Amino acid sequence: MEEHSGSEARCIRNPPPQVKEAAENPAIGAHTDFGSLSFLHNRLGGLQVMPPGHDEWSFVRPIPGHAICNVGDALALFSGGILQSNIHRVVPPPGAQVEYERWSLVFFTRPGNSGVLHALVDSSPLIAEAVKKQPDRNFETGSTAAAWFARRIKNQRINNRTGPETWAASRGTEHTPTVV
Ligand SMILES: O=C(O)CCC(=O)C(=O)O
Ligand SMILES: [Fe+2]
Repeated sequence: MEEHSGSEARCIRNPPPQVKEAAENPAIGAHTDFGSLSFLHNRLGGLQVMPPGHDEWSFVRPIPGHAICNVGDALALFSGGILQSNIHRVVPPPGAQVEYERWSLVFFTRPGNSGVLHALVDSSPLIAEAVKKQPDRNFETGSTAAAWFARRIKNQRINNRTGPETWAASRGTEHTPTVV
């Protein structure tokens, strides 16, 4: 714990949709998280994931007393793509839950600001092997965590998101072979 990082805790409140048609609209558009691991604490449903290789959304059911853990893009990079960051979004809660306000408490862990994001090939033969097998992907971002997060946050702005499938506009790790 020697330096600052972009780690943050966030408390998110989504009021129930005002009109019925809004029930399909995402409250948080499709994206991958930027950091290492995210820990989500939800009481109501509404979180959906699209796992790699799938083209449909699935609800993630909150389990009382448990957190939902997302792998973020920095961890995907560190691991040479062995761990994948998942695309997810938040829609109004399903069924009768739609009547209620949805609260979510999230803790995002992120690497220290000055660290340069790259695959940890010198720390793990498994990661070195994985990187070798993906010559078309760039795991050497040349970017510090601080610069990387600044760019990702800028790209996440609502103006860049014209629909639920425009998650690519936020430049997550999976929409293109290069991650930089
Ligand atoms: O509210 C949730 O369940 C997820 C929120 C989320 O994905 C985020 O803030 O990055
Ligand atoms: Fe997220």
